[in-house]
Amino acid sequence: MIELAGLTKRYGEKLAVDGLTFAVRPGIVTGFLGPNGAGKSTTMRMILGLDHPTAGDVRIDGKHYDQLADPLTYIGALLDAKAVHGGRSAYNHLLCLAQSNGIPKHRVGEVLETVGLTAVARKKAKGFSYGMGQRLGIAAALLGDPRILMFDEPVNGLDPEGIHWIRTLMKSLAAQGRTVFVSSHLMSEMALTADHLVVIGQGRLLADTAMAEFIRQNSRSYVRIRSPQREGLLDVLHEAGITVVEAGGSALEVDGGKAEQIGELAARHGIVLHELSVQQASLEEAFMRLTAETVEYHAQGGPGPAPQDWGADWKGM
Ligand SMILES: Nc1ncnc2c1ncn2[C@@H]1O[C@H](COP(=O)(O)OP(=O)(O)OP(=O)(O)O)[C@@H](O)[C@H]1O
Repeated sequence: MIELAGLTKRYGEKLAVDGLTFAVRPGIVTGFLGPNGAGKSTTMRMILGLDHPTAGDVRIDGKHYDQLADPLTYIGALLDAKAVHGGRSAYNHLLCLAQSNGIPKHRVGEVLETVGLTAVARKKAKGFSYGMGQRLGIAAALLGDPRILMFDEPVNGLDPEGIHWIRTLMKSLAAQGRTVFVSSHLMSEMALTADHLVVIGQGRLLADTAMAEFIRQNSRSYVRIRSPQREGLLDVLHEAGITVVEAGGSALEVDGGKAEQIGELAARHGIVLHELSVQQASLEEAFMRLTAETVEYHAQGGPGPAPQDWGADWKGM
């Protein structure tokens, strides 16, 4: 378990992490989400004792990182896959790590096997592709057989096969009862991987919730309708007590899954429909709305959808 209590980091004027309090629990994959610059890497660096908090506290199984006797056997991390001595072979890189951390030599062969690098184990790491570098970084994280694993943006720059492999690996590590904490700025990727979500923006906690709950609250479904007899249709729907919202162009929207009811009403009143489709708002959209106010660097064209209809659950968290 990783526990953060009021964790804060200031770089000069910049408050990179602002009073974060949450726990990362074993047996599940916890996704750590936030837009670029939200403070995810800084938080992870503080968990590993690589940066000192300005205020607050972070503990790994009740201890500070520097109090752990053999840290790699408690927590393994992939922070920067490029942090490898390129002149060394994958095998020698892992062997050096094992020897300097009191980890038995046989673990080197085991983790190379796990990440699928056995065939290239004697090749120099500088000739590795980006994906192979990521796998080597993950092998290093697994070396001490730790109960806690932390990955910073592990799927960045990977091809679909690599992404699928990492997703499966994280789930299996969690299924073994380990604590798995993984950062990303992609909601769509996390929706497929994580059981629990911690969302931050500008260093502050925005949400700490089960993925199923996030999906339940945010995967709004609605019916999109277009008709050349728009006014007639509006009257019919109004009479039936169905609330309609004007969408862009000539389209109308109705919340919930009322497509059959609307189709039958239109038929009964002889109203022609050009479209009657059930739509699902994406989780990516929900994530962007949640974090829109806190995004630091906007692309041209504005910050995207303004935060709206967020329930009280999201505010003041
Ligand atoms: N060493 C540093 N000195 C000054 N400012 C820093 C330093 N490290 C991070 N920051 C600032 O702190 C904020 C949080 O950065 P951080 O890298 O933790 O965000 P992130 O969520 O990991 O972003 P990304 O998804 O882009 O990696 C940013 O505004 C960043 O510019």
